[in-house]
Amino acid sequence: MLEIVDIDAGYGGTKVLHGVSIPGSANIVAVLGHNGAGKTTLLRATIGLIRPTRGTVRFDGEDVTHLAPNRRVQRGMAYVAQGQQSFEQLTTLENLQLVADGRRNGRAKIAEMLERFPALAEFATRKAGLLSGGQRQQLAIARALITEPKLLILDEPTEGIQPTIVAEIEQTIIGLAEGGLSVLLVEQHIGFALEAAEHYVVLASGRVAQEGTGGTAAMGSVRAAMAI
Ligand SMILES: Nc1ncnc2c1ncn2[C@@H]1O[C@H](COP(=O)(O)OP(=O)(O)OP(=O)(O)O)[C@@H](O)[C@H]1O
Repeated sequence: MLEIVDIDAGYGGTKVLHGVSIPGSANIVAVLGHNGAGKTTLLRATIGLIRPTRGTVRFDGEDVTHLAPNRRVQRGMAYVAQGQQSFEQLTTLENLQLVADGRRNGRAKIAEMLERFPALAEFATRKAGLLSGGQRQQLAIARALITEPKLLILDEPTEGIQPTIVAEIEQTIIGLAEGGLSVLLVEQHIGFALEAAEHYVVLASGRVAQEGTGGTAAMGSVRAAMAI
C-alpha cells in the first residue's frame, strides 16, 4: 500500500530525515522515537506537505513523491495532524458537514460516523472547541474517514487525552485496521503501537535506528533503540 524508499526531507536547507524507508508489505506501520526525532516530518513527507529531496514515496503502486497533498487525498490518503484539529467555532456536525458536503455519499458517511462515534452523536450540536480532547480526536478521525481513505495517517492520536479515553481511541484504530484500512501511526505509547503494528520503525535524529515486525516482544529492542 504505502512504500517509502530512502527519503531525505527537511525544511529549507535543514535536512531532518536521512535515508528513511518503510517497506510496502505492512498495512499497519508504527513510527516511534523521541521528541524531535523526525516522526511528524516523515508523516508530512508522506502526505506531501513537504517534498523529499531524495527518495520515493509510493502509494498503491504509484510514485506520488511529487504529487500535491490534495492529489494524494484523492488517491486515498488521509492525514490527521497532531493536536485534534478541527474548527473550534463550528459544531461537531458542521465540522463533519464541511468534509462531507459535495461528496456523493456525504450524508450516509456522516450518519456512519455518528454511529461509529456515539460521543459525536451526543454532542453533535456542541461547538468543537468545547469537546474534550478525546472527543476532538474522534472528530478529527471521523473527518478523515469521511473521505473514505485507504490509508489513515495519524500523528499521536492519544496525546493529551485522559487515560480512560486512550483505550477507546486505541480500540477505534485497531477496529479500523481490522476492517482493512491501512494505518501509518506515530505514537508515544510503545506498548499499544507495537501491539497494533505489523511493522515498526524507531527514528533517532532522522534515521531509522531500529525496525522490525510488530508485537510486544519487540518492546526490549525498541526501548534500547530509543535510549540512543
Ligand atoms: N516547520 C519547521 N521548520 C524547521 N524545522 C522544523 C519544522 N518542523 C520541525 N522542524 C525540526 O525538525 C526536527 C524534527 O521534528 P519533528 O516534528 O518531525 O519531530 P517529531 O519526532 O515529530 O517530534 P515530536 O514527538 O516532538 O512531535 C526537529 O529538530 C524540529 O525542530
